Parts: sequence; structure tokens; C-alpha cells
Amino acid sequence: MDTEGVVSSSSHTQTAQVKYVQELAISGEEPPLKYIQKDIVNVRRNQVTTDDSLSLPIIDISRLTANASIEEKEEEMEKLKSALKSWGMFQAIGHAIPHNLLDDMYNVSKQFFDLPVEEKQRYASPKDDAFSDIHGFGCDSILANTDDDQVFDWYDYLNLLIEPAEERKLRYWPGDDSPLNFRKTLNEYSDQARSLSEVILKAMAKSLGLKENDLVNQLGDRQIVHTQINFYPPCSRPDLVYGIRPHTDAGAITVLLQDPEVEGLQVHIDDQWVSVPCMPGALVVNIGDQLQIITNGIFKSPLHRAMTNAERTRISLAMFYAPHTDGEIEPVAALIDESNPRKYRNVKVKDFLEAFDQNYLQGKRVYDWASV
Ligand SMILES: O=C(O)CCC(=O)C(=O)O
Ligand SMILES: [Fe+2]
Repeated sequence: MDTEGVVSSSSHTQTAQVKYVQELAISGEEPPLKYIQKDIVNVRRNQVTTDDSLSLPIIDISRLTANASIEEKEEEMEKLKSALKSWGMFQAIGHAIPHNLLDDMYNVSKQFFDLPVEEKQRYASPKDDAFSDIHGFGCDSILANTDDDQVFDWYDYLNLLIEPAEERKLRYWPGDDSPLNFRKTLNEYSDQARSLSEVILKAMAKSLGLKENDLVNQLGDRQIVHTQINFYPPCSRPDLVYGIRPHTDAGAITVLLQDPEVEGLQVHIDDQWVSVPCMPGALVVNIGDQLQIITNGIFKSPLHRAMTNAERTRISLAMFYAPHTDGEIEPVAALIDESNPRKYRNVKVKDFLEAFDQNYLQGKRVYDWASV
């Protein structure tokens, strides 16, 4: 057994010492020790709930837009607010993104991971990138800040910075020839998902009694948009590994295109893990830590995780929206009052992300670090 999860190869890229999970999965053998999570043996704490009354809220975005009646808007905004206060996550239906674009995005993502490893390695992540600054194709084992005790998650990824457009690192972007139309599809999808994120941020602001643009403005005009396409091959022991360990997202808001058929996402609420069902055509939206800070803790950045299974590969595509790393964030003044005193201090985004990286690897949450 390869206990390090890493083999030597004479690859022509900088990432010579990597074994991708996709390759490990081919043998069908038990996962290497390096992937066995220490906390997962605590079966009771890890089990997913059987309580049917706990199901992720569904928000109809069409009821939040100009075409909806005032009553519809108010009703849906209340639902949105309550979903974000308790779950921090919801399924978005009735959004304007055509379903065939979602299918196309899923298909080009799948086609990318179907390419031979040597071809994907042309876009491989450099080994020395910090966790929150990874670009390109990779897997856990290439993170520079993983030490010997670091347990790896059972997934490979493609991580691409989309905005600001002038900061794109196109050398990590698969071309439009292989997979066919990859860039075109990603550009179309990211444009539409960006508009959706703004519709949602505006509705969130209004639901909190703020002006429509108050949250959008917090992200600034140089907001960071990046995508992470996650590829989870089957694992012969899904009870021992995480696809992605329990974590919160660092940014402001995340829009997730889930696999249309294979479940795996779970969210933590009321001390229980709840499965997020596949809803073809829907997008899963969640708050990240920075919006929890900006909303002075009113909206919750939910703990979530991705599980694998023994039979089927699962793919998901997350779009993360966050303030630029040059900026600073703090709770919106109008959300601080006697009943909800200021919870977080003013923090530089750069410092926040550094703290996020350290906390992530230790399985801790970062909001404590930002507390007043
Ligand atoms: O695969 C999923 O459903 C979740 C992915 C995720 O949480 C992430 O990329 O941050
Ligand atoms: Fe996440």
C-alpha cells in the first residue's frame, strides 16, 4: 500500500510528486492511510440525520426580481432571510440561467477530468501556492502547507480565477479545443452566475432593511470570482474518507452547481448533518465567512462537507464571490445595535485569508479569530 498517497514520477511539470485521487481510485483498493480521516470513526457524530423535517430551504429567485408582485417579493425575501439566518444555505430555483447551460457546464467539466492525466497536468497547480491562492488542476497532496500529519481529501480539482479579468492566469485554463468549448462555456456560465449572485445579494440586503446595493458594494468593483470544479472518484471505503472535509467557505457567497445525479453535499445544522438532495436545474447557494462578518453574524456561514460513495464519480462546480484581497471588511454599521452588538472587528482580507488557511487545516472556524 502506498501510505504516503504520493508516488514519484518523471512528470514534465513542476508537480512531479503527485498522485491524483482519480488514479488512486482506479485500483479500487482501500484508500491509502494518508486519506483516512481521524474524526470520521466517530460514527454517531458523523451520521447523516434521518429527520425528514430537516430539509434545505428552496428559494424561488423569480419571485425576488422585478417581474414579481410586491407580495411575492416580500414573502420570498422573508423566506430568504430566515433560510440564511438558520441554514446559511438554500437551493435556488427559478433563476434565469438556462438549464442547458448548466448541463453544458457540467459536461465540459466532466470532459476535462476524463482527459488523460498527462494532459490535465499541463494545467497543474504549482506546489508552493497557499491554500486560498491555488490555481489550476490539483489534489490535496500538492499543497505546500500540508505537513506530515495532514490528512488528504478524496478529490481532484480545477481551480480558476475568473475575475478581475486582468488577473486571470490563462495558463491554467484548458483551451477551447480540449475539452471542446471549455472556455466559452465557462465564460457564459460565469457571467450568468455572477448576475445571479448579484440578484441574491440585493435581495439579502433588502431583507435586512439595507439599501439594495449595500452588500454588493461591500464586495467592491474588483471583486474576486473564482471557480473550483471538484471531482470525487468512487472510493471503496467512503466511510473512512471525506470528499471535502467539514469546512465553511471563505468568501461572501458561493453558487454551487451540484452533480445532477450523485448526492454528496451535506450541511450541518442543529448539530446534525443533513444531505442536500440533487435537484437538476437548481443551484445551491451558501454564505461564506466574509459575509457572516459583513452581516455582523446575522447570516450564517454554514459548515458543510462533501462525501464520496463506492460506486459513482461525483462532480460539482463552485463559484466563489469575495471582496478583493487588497480590501478590508467589517460589519455593516446599520446591522450593529444594542440587540446585536458588534461581533467582528475590521479585518484586512489578506490577513483574514491567511487565518482562514491556518484554521482550515486545523479544522477550526475563522470567525473566532475575527471576533471583537
Ligand atoms: O461538492 C460539493 O458539493 C461541495 C463543494 C464545496 O463545498 C466547495 O468546493 O467548497
Ligand atoms: Fe464549500
